[in-house]
Parts: sequence; structure tokens; C-alpha cells
Amino acid sequence: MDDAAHSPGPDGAGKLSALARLWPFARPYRGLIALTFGAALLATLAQLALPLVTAAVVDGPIAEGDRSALVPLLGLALLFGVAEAALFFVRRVAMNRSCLQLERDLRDALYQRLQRLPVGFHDRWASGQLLSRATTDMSTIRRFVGFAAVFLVVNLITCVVVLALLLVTYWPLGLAVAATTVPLTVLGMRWERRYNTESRRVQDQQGELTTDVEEAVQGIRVVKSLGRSGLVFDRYDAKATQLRRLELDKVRTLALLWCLFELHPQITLAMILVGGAMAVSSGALTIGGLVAFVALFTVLLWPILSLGFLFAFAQETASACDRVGELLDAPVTVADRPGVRPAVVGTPARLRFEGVRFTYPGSAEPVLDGVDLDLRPGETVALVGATGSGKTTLTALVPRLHDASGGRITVDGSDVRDLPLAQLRSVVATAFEDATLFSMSVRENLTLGRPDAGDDAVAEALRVAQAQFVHDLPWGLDTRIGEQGLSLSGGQRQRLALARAVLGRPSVLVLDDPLSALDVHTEALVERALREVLAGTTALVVAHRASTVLLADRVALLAGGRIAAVGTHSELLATVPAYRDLLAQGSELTEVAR
Ligand SMILES: Nc1ncnc2c1ncn2[C@@H]1O[C@H](COP(=O)(O)OP(=O)(O)OP(=O)(O)O)[C@@H](O)[C@H]1O
Repeated sequence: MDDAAHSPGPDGAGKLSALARLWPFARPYRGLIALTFGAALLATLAQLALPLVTAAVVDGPIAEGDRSALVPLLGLALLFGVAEAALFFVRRVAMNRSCLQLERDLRDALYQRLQRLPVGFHDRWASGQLLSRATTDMSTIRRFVGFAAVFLVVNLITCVVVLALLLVTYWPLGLAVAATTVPLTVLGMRWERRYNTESRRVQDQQGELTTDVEEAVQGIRVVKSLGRSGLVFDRYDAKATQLRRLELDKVRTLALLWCLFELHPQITLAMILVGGAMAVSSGALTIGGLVAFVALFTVLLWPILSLGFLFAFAQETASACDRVGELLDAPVTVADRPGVRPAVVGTPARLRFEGVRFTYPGSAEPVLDGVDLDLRPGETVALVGATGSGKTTLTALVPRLHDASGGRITVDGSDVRDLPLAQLRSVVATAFEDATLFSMSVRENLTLGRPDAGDDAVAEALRVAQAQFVHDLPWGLDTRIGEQGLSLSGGQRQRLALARAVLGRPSVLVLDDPLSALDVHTEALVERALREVLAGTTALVVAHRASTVLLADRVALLAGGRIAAVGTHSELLATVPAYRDLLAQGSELTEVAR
């Protein structure tokens, strides 16, 4: 995929304007977000008021020995303290509500998009890329929205307000503080960015090592039998050494950063004390003013130190927004045409391919180049062809996993692109060679495409697919299977996928070599039951085995991107040398050929 072209630079920094992508997701919660910012700002102002009250206490009641004036000032300080605590509570609650809702909406939008994007998109994107967008990038966005965004704004405002207060309190010292603070912030931002880049490299390298360990464990038999343990270890060691180097780079940058952050307040404080003492002795500043100055400077420390980190975080989030945005913006090329209406489709239905052409995106040569084939209602046609001739591609065009580049496919006279996708995929059932099951119960896996199927229909489908073994599972149909559930053998998985396809007797059944993982005995049982189903539906069955060919009424030979010949098995055998040649390559097919 041209992913690299879209991705942010190697330092992971994105343009801050990309953060605007979050606005459509934030808009529904703008009230809560405004409350968050309002509470955070007021809390900061309350915090800033305390040094000013302290100055008033020092210059008033303490300097003049007037105890009666102390009470209202202390009351004011208490009020500001309580207000700050209450506002902190309000900010946390409002922020987390809006952030968690926004996160849920964004996750849903991303997942929905992944579901709607065509198979061609998934072919081009490595699953790891999609996973890292759905996990790492999403968590970066969540942390930014739920924490950093508020502080970025509030701390910026705090810096401006405090610097203004310092300038008002005693402008020469205020200028001096600004002069040391601005370069520190800029330098801090630069080092934070470097630190982020180094952290990302460390993460990538850790990923490499994890992959190595995983492969070593999974492939331990191959490695041992080839006697390559030493070689594998050397490769691992080189990567581990590289990880150590990258970690050290990261540690060095962090150490420099903290060194700077530690040094700055000490030097500035010393400067304030020397300059402030001189100003007090010359009468340009009161003692209370100096106390307020020092207290305000302490308030300024966290915002200054955090700005570099927060800006770097904002850039990292901007790049995460770009990466998630690439998925949200990816075009959904296989979708309902505007105004499509369900059409009448009989069971069984007629399936026609008319001059169907298909070229994979980015490929120069068409895979299919004018396929014409007519399957009469109730007919079963076996599709045979050399490996790589395009059989799987042709079957994928029927439920519109890809759209044909030219020509058309019709079901009972309706172009598949003129039927609503939901209707098309309910009248056309498919089972692929690679039988994918999900981490759900057996029943949920079976009724995935037909949630309304009753117990009788499920039992019938299990019988046809010879998958009654599910009744012997620990919890029968409720047993959880798939990746995190009970493991099934390849043949068992295939039989369940077949049961899923035949459930509810579809109008058109498309099977891509559905019996390849079955032993001869089970295959014979499945075939016998499958004959019953095939009698009531129109079926296109990709066949690699002689026994599957024999299930069909007719055989279509796919060669050179077209249907080179159609006829019964014996007709083709007698008249088409290419068919005979193809059969001669497979021992089983040859047996039938004799
Ligand atoms: N996602 C894809 N992107 C680009 N080319 C592809 C893609 N999938 C398949 N192809 C190419 O299209 C051609 C037809 O592949 P297809 O899987 O349809 O063949 P097949 O007849 O089903 O093969 P087999 O019998 O080995 O399963 C092959 O040359 C293959 O390399």
C-alpha cells in the first residue's frame, strides 16, 4: 500500500491542523467540553489569586501589625482554595465524560468503516497497520483528548496571565523571567520531539524482537531440524543489541531534558531573589510584592515544564489523527447505488455472467477478460481451471466482494449492483476454502448471515454439512469456538462454514473448494447430503477434486480469463484437450477421466 506516502514523517510529528479532524466527534459534547475548559481556567485563576492574597497579608496585617484585617484575607484565601478543589472535581468529571463518549464514537466509526471498506482495500493494507491504527493511535488520541488538550490550552493561558502579573508586579524582573522562559520552552519542545521519535524507534524495535520470539516458538521444529539455532540466536542478539542502543539514546535525551528543567527554576529563582532583594532595598518593590513574585513564579513552573511535552504530544496526536483519518476517508467503492430497491429473486435463481472482466488494482493484466456463463435456476456448475486462472476471483464477484471492472453479473435478471447489498448477500450464500470462524458460540457462527434461522434450519444445515459433531462439544451449540475458544480441526471448521452457507437454503450458493480439508469418508457423506441442497439452489462450485466435479450438472473450464468450454464432464473430456490436460495433472481427476 502507498501507506508510507500518507504516513507522517519518521519523527511521528503531524501538522497540528490535523487535530481539527476530531471536531466532528467532539461537537456533540461541546457543552461538556466548554464546561471542562471553563472549570480548568477558573481553577487556575483561583490558584493565581493565592499569591496575591499572600502579598496583601504580608504588606497589610503583618507589616502593620493589624490582626483584624487578617481574618477577611484568610477567609478569602480559604474561599479560593475550596473553589479550586471544587472546580478540579467538575473538570475531571466533565472531561472524562466527554472524552470517553468521543472515544467510543471514534472507535465505532473506525470499526464501521473497516467493515464497510471493500475487500480490495483489505488486500492492500497489512492487518498490522490497521491494528496499530485501531489500538495505538486510538489510545494516543484518547490520552490527548482526555488530558493533554485541556492542559495545553490552560497552561498556555496560565503562562500568559502569570507573565503579565509578574510584569505588573515588577516589570524588570518580569522581563528577566520571560527572557529565560521562552527559550527554555522552545528547547524543551525540540527535545521532547526528539524523545518521541526515539521512543517510537524503541517501540518498533521491541515489536521486531517480539515477532522474532513468536516465530522462534512457532517454528521451533523447523529451526531445530535444520540445525539453525545458532543463526537464529545471532539474528536475535543483533536486534537486542540495537534495542539497547536505541534505549540509551532515549535515556540520554530524557536526562538532558530533565537536567534543563531542574536547572532553569534554580537559576531563575536565584536571579529573582537577588534582583528582588535589590528592588526591595531601593523601595521599588514591597516585601509582599517579592513574596507574591516568588509564589507566582512557582505557579508558573509546571505550565512551563509541561508546554514542551504537551506540544510534542499534540503533534503526535495530530499524526495519529492523520493515520486514523486515512481509514475514515478511504473510499467505500462497493456500496449501494443511490435509490436501489429490493428486487424479486426466486429460489433457486438464475445466475448469469455477461462479458465479465476484472483487473486487480495496480495490476496490468486482467484476471478475467470476458467471462460468459449462464447458470439456470437449480443448476450446479463446477468451475475448474489451472491454479491462478481466476476461479476464486470470479466467485468473489457474485456477492460483490469486488466489483467487476467490466460486463455484468445478474441474479434473476437484476444486475448485482442494482440490488441492495443486504439483499444480495442474503440471497447469495458463500463458503470459501479458508473457513473463518469467529470467537463466538457455534450457533452464533452458524447464524451469522441469518440471525432469524430457527433450530430446525440449523439442525438441517448441520446434517447437510455432516457437522453433527457439534452436539458432542462440551456445551453443544453454545460452545464457544474460534480463536479464543475451543480449537477445531481444519475439516471440522470447513464443515461448519459449509453449514453456515447452506443454512436457510439460499437462492444462489457459491462454494470455493468447500470440501478440500475433508477425509475421503466424510467427503462422501457431505457430498451425499450436499446433493439434496444443490437440487434446490443454483450453485457455482469451484472444484479441484474429481468427486466435486461429479456433483455438478455441467462443468465450466476457466482459461485465459474466459470460459473456454462448458459441458458435462464427459462431453468436455471427449472434446476439449485442455480439460483433459488439466485432469491429467491431478491424479484423482485422472481416475475419473478414465
Ligand atoms: N488481492 C489480489 N491482488 C492482486 N492479484 C491477485 C489478488 N488475488 C489474486 N490475485 C491474482 O489473480 C490471479 C487469480 O487468482 P485466483 O485466486 O482467483 O486464482 P484461482 O484460480 O482461484 O487459483 P487457485 O486454484 O490456486 O486457488 C492470480 O494470478 C493471483 O496472483
